[in-house]
Amino acid sequence: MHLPDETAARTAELVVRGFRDVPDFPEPGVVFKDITPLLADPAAFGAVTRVLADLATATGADAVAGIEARGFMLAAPAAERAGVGFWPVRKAGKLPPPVLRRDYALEYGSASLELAASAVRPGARVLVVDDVLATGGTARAACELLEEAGAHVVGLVVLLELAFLNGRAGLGDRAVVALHTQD
Ligand SMILES: O=P(O)(O)OC[C@H]1O[C@H](OP(=O)(O)OP(=O)(O)O)[C@H](O)[C@@H]1O
Ligand SMILES: Nc1ncnc2[nH]cnc12
Repeated sequence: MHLPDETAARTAELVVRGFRDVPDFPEPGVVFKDITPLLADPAAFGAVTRVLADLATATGADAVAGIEARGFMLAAPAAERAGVGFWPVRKAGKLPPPVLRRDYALEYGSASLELAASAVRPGARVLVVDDVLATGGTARAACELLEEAGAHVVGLVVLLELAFLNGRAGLGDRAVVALHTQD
């Protein structure tokens, strides 16, 4: 899974311009990467979701999964543009039973994700989308849930990877594309 060079350069620039750094949020020492400027810019938002949709098509994905909450904002329009289904991976306590659940740690705390196994067609190919890959705890939990439900994760796409937190290390040999990487 990769992007053509020209597309990669163009979308990386949109990500650089579209994220805002917020020091010491949500806790001291964390530089929070705020995606709201990109979402508020229709040209940038449209271009990025087009790239995500093209990756879904190129990987032969039957569905795009988004991780609540910021992942939903990217994955749902990408799925619609690609003409495939959207599968929500939700924070715990939101979905009615039966659900599959994973507890995980992220850069600033710990949480739990849940998936309605009935939404997943066993054997289906799914592309996972989120805004930020930091420690990778969130993305790994989402991939593991989808795989437990019987899906084949064709890859993970994030807009921004914080490479110094080494999130890829916990993702095994799953394909990962970051539209922009910060070292
Ligand atoms: O790589 P990690 O260290 O696991 O962190 C990445 C995750 O953290 C953020 O979500 P957050 O839990 O803050 O939730 P939100 O999308 O509801 O804001 C972000 O949207 C990713 O899902
Ligand atoms: N620094 C960060 N900014 C935004 N989202 C995050 N998720 C984990 N770390 C993050």
